[in-house]
Amino acid sequence: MTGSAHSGAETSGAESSSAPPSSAEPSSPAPSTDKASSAEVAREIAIEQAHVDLVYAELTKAQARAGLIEADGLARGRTDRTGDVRDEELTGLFERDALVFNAARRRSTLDTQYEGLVFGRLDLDHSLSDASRDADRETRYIGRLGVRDDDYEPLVVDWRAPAAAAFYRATPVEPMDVLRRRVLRCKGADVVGVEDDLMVPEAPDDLVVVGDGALLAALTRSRGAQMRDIVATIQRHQDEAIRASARGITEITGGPGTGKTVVALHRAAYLLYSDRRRFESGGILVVGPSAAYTAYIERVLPSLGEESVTLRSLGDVVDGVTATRLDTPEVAALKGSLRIRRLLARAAADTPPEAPDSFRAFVNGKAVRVDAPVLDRIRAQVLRNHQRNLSAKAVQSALAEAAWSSVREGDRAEFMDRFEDHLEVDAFLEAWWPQVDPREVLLWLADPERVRQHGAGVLSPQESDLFAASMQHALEVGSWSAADAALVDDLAARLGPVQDAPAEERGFYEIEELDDVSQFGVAEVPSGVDRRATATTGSRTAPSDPREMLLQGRVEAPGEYAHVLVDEAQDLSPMQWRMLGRRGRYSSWTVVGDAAQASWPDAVEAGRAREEAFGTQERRLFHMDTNYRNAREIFDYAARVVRAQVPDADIPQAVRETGVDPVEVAVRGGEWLAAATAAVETLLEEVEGSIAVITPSRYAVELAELATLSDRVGVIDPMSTKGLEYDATVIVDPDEVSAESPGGVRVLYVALTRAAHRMTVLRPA
Ligand SMILES: Nc1ncnc2c1ncn2[C@@H]1O[C@H](COP(=O)(O)OP(=O)(O)OP(=O)(O)O)[C@@H](O)[C@H]1O
Repeated sequence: MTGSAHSGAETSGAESSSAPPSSAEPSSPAPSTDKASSAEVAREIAIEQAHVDLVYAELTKAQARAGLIEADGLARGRTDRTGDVRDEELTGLFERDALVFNAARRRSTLDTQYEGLVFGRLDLDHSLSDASRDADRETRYIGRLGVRDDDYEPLVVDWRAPAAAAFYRATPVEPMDVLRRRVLRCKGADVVGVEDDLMVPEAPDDLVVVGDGALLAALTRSRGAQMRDIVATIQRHQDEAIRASARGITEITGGPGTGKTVVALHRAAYLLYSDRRRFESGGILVVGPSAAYTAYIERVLPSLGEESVTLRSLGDVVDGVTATRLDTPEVAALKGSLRIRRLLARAAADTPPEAPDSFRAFVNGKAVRVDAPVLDRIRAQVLRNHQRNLSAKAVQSALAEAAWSSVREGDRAEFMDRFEDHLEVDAFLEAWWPQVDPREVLLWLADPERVRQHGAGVLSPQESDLFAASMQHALEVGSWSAADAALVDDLAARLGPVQDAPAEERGFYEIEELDDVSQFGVAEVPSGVDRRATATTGSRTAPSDPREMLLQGRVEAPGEYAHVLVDEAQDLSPMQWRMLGRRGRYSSWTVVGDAAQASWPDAVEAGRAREEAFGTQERRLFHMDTNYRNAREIFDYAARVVRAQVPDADIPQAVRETGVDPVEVAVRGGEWLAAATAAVETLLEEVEGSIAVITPSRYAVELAELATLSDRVGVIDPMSTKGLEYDATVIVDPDEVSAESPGGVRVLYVALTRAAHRMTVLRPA
């Protein structure tokens, strides 16, 4: 039978897998055929196996050739990032060899880690689009990589090639010459099943049609710890977003579970394929909300044969800052809003704690004195024209001028010469105007006095104290919060890059003596400790002092990318938009989000910062309206909750039914642990994959032990579930989930839309 009829407990509601799921697409007539017998299925599998064997045989030959090529030293084209060969760099190879060479090198990774190198087949009849022609049949296989045989005939077409487009775009209404679309299910090199969709009302006699539809099969299976690619079942409307122009801003919007993330990731793979030179050398940056999210999606691009994408969570975008925690919503809101820039600007222009407030010395026999007001003036003047870390020379001359003004006796030139070489001047500048690491400046703001002073007119006294307390907390625990990364980035842009101290010139005799002391069994030890150098480059062993932990690594100037892909964009604070904007000044963007799931309270301010990051580039919008994740029963429940408070929420249509409604449990007497344990135990019986207990912070400690029930169970806070999904969830005290977050019901909506198959909701009785 065709994919339009499904058997089993789970059924497809709104659409058949043979029809494109978008409601924008016309619904298709359901072609009817007889169900294939098991003998026919076995025969079809054997046919496909024969082709897959051919592909693997070609790859084995190619692998041998690749070995020879490498032995010949022809692998000059290896890129250091992926170890792969760039096609265009392999001038000594025929294109076929280059393609196959790549394929051979990637094959082992793809085979061992992912499903099916070859996953699709199209049976085409080119006379369909041209009635004047006789039947003109072609069989085309689609896979993760392109492979050709010795005669340069394609054995497999890369899923991103134009010749593969019909695999994703053909519908019974617009068949694009496709008679039958077949998805091959493989385990390594073995074909274990096939699923067909017929694009014409009647299958020609020689085409057997098998299976219940690949899409439903994919949606019904249980969820593991990581997202899978959807390369075999991309739907037409998704394909349009994936293959959209690489230029400008591509926005992908849609409600929960509509495939926005997975589509965006396939788009990244497509961009690399369509313009490898531009996107591999320029780089693609993929940014998501949390480290849990990046861990969840990190396999998708490698499974598509692409390794050269930079994947970062928002707290991890700035080199030298690795955020491991979230601030309270109140503090995060403060740190994310643009007014914090005034505080940072003032802090960046300040002197370090314990810097001297006046300069005194004897220069050229004269007592020189520069007092605080003059020093302040110098500071302001220099910073008007220079970034602080690049202004050592300017500040030194300004100080020399001020010193001369305080003396005005004798020869000016001689005074200036002496001043420049004066050891006390060096020592003073080292203390008063050192190179400053942006992270250190942020840590200066652990001092409540300093924050109140710089925050005057910008932050209320309470807000100032809250900010200072959060920096004190960082100093106590030795870790940054996600919101801190954008602040460090802002400060780095103000201060300029930290300059390395010039290497000390060594005298001739020293070089003779010191070079290669190791031959005498002596390890060379630096004679003086450069405080900044140790702070920024980090020590070899992991530091245990919290301050050193915060200052590990080095804050580099932001890398610029050819393409920036932002997921869960509705949650970015204005400061985070600015942080990404610095990395995407010359890039095109793919931006993915759903306003109804927003946890950032000020959408207007974030919108402005986002517009600034994008500039005036052309825009295109793709809207996804089919929910592939949640069973309809679960999504209906979630939709009711969000609609009550967000009437304009973008509500998609769920395509799958389980016949099982979410279970509501009234918890008496605060027995949350007992109730959650019972719920998890039931769900462990009901689903095969992952289960999340999503709890507000109030019960987090009490419920943590649930994770010991099974390695399939995790306990997680609502915010951290952004972008993730599970087979089943237990939602603890939904009203408290809304109450504890400034995102309110929107964050609850996120929590309620994480489960694919089962959901239990615990409420106080
Ligand atoms: N064409 C498809 N074939 C198979 N599975 C699909 C397809 N499209 C989406 N899915 C699955 O649907 C689920 C939801 O996708 P995804 O996480 O990308 O949605 P999302 O719109 O980003 O969700 P949210 O906004 O809730 O985070 C995933 O398991 C994904 O693999």
